[in-house]
Amino acid sequence: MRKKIIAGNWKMNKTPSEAVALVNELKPLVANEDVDVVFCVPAIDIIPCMEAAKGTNISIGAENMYFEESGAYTGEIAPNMLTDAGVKYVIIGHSERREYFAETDETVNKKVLKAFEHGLTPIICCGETLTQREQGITMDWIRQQIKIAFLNVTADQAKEAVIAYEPIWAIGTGKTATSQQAEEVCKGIRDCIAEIYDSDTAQAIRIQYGGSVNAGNAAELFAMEDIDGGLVGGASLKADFGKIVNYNK
Ligand SMILES: O=C(CO)COP(=O)(O)O
Repeated sequence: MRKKIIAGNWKMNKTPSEAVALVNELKPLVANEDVDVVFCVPAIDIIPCMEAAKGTNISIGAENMYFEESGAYTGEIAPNMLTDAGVKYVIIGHSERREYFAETDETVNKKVLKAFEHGLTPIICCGETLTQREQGITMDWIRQQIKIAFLNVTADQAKEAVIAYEPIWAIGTGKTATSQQAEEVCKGIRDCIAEIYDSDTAQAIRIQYGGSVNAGNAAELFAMEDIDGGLVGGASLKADFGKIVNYNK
């Protein structure tokens, strides 16, 4: 049985002092030992949030990292900077990074390989646009994203990875995918992993759904066979995130 993983993606929100205040507000609300709880926060907030989350069930994660060890890459964050700060999870390939910051399937693959090299667990994002869905090429598109992201990743590494299926048309729009739509794609992703590796790996990997997850739809989504939790944007910045984490109570 796969343990659920529910991660907040704070995106570009919360100053360090606001971030500490939010961790302190949420920590009594997100105590659920049945779930891996992750707050992925802006780089500048990682260390103060790590301190504030000490002794709780909350893992503090990153929203991005670069694929080189160090060097002349102004503004970037190296993987060893994250591990030195105690980070375990890092979001890679979010659609907003693909849209605004020239992230590609190829750079996602480089970052995934580098993350594993440093013992980090990547949360690898994929998802289609509304046009691609309307054209009926959703799975073609996502299978391509998955196959490139996992190039040269071993089966043992893949078993530890997390994939986040986030239909772009559902991100920040309030238009959540139906649980049937989300399950269909997450099952398709799991089938793709089985093709790349084997059924054991496909059954072990955890697949989240993201895109307007809220306290009202989390339980139905997370009950689906191939959905192992969520990657939550806007709702993770509010006390309601506790209801999402405690979806099973
Ligand atoms: O992008 C997302 C999480 O990574 C989803 O954001 P929303 O939950 O605000 O739709």
